[in-house]
Amino acid sequence: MKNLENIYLIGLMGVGKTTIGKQLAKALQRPFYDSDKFIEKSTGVSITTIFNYEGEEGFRMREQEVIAELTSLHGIILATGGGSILKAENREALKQNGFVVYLQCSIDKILYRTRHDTQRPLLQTANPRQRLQALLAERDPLYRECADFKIDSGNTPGKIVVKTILQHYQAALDAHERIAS
Ligand SMILES: Nc1ncnc2c1ncn2[C@@H]1O[C@H](COP(=O)(O)OP(=O)(O)OP(=O)(O)O)[C@@H](O)[C@H]1O
Ligand SMILES: O=C(O)C1=C[C@@H](O)[C@@H](O)[C@H](O)C1
Ligand SMILES: [Mg+2]
Repeated sequence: MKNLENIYLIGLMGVGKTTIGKQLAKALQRPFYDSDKFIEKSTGVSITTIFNYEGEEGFRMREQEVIAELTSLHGIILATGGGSILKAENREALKQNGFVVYLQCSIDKILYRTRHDTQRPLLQTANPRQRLQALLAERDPLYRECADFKIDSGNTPGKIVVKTILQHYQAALDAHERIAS
């Protein structure tokens, strides 16, 4: 049976995975991890630098190792990198080991939230809107494949997003317990 002891946040860049993840961790008094930050800490360089030296493929290999490591932990909240669901191995690890929440947000809102950002290499392009549209078209089915719960995080205040996720998480835990007993 699926293990629900962790909560994993998935979704495109700028949807709020890090922001909401930290708040969930605080509410549940659990450790918070961010796979992007974990990679930066363990390599000592920024994600942008990894993309520059090793390309996206090099970054994806590092990301896969980190997702495997972090999904083996117990009782954590994890904000994943926006593209972590691209690898089937990561999707399986996320689906097996936690309650997966897909944060959804319009492209307009993501563009607004990331307008001053230079640390998201995939958005450093002449047409970030087109890039985000292409990423969403490719990834939306993969996010959906993994998700136990989807929520709009674009037009909803963070506090409400957190509260709603907690309610659905508790309901999933209760259902899980009923099936197990
Ligand atoms: N519910 C919300 N309402 C308003 N602003 C928000 C909300 N959630 C996040 N934000 C803002 O949106 C921006 C992006 O959020 P955040 O960094 O958490 O996204 P992310 O999904 O972790 O992005 P990435 O995948 O690039 O790490 C931040 O400036 C954050 O303050
Ligand atoms: O959407 C993506 O592919 C990415 C999202 C960020 O979280 C980082 O993992 C990196 O910038 C790549
Ligand atoms: Mg983040």
